[in-house]
Amino acid sequence: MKDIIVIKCGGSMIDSLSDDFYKSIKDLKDSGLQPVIVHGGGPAINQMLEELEIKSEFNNGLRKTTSDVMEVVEMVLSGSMTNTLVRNLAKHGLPALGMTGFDSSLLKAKALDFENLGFVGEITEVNSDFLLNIISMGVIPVISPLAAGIDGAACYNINADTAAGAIAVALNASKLLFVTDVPGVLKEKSLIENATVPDMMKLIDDGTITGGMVPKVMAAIDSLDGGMSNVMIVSGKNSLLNGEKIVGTTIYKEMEAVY
Ligand SMILES: Nc1ncnc2c1ncn2[C@@H]1O[C@H](COP(=O)(O)OP(=O)(O)O)[C@@H](O)[C@H]1O
Ligand SMILES: CC(=O)N[C@@H](CCC(=O)OP(=O)(O)O)C(=O)O
Repeated sequence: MKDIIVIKCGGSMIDSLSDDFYKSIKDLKDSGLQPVIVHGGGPAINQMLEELEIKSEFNNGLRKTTSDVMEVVEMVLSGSMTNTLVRNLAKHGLPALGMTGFDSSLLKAKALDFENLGFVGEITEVNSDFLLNIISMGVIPVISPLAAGIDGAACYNINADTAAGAIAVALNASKLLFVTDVPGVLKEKSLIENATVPDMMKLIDDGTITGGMVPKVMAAIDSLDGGMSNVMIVSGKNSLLNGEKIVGTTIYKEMEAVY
């Protein structure tokens, strides 16, 4: 099996991912990496909830998911978000297959904290064999962050950064990229190219890293704990590549790995 690259596309970018972004996925695939895509959809879920006048609140970056909210989350994540990516990948010569995390029990989960967060799941298992079979056909899996409940719940809502991290670790991926609407982690508007976990924790503590960047960095740290050697946060506005190098912020566990 070729080296796997897990690419998480944030909801902030799905509709505006550039042609150059898709071309760079083709270049990465042609260079021998096998892409797996996990996507979010936070902004589209917010918009649909607003239109339906369903209240939604976040708790430490996680959406409190009542059963009414879950219906909308499921509809948005497994619908237009996945379809947009699959269609655009096909347009760039990349065959892709959209699936929810509960298809074929790809992701299994239990409630993280039902009292405070409702149907937000904590992943308990990733069906790697299923994904590896799809990958072996040369097809790119495009996965929405929903999971099958192991505790009687039909479906759980998983933060997409967390889902991507768990999938990358389970597949023993060689790369994990979080694609978002900024060039990486910024400090005073400058890109931080390399950083360690303690550097990142300091930037969260001093308020440099806030909002949606916090769950992304925390998912990156969990993936490093799970065995990834480095994790990147990158922009989807341009090509992922500058020459053969992926551009963005690379987070390493240890200082020695940076130098
Ligand atoms: N230090 C930082 N560097 C870069 N972006 C940051 C930082 N702190 C907070 N952010 C915010 O994080 C956002 C990305 O997170 P989010 O909107 O959740 O994206 P996505 O939908 O791609 O997961 C950026 O658009 C930016 O507003
Ligand atoms: C539990 C939880 O918060 N789930 C997220 C799933 C989508 C997501 O994570 O989308 P982004 O990557 O665009 O933020 C949500 O309901 O918004």
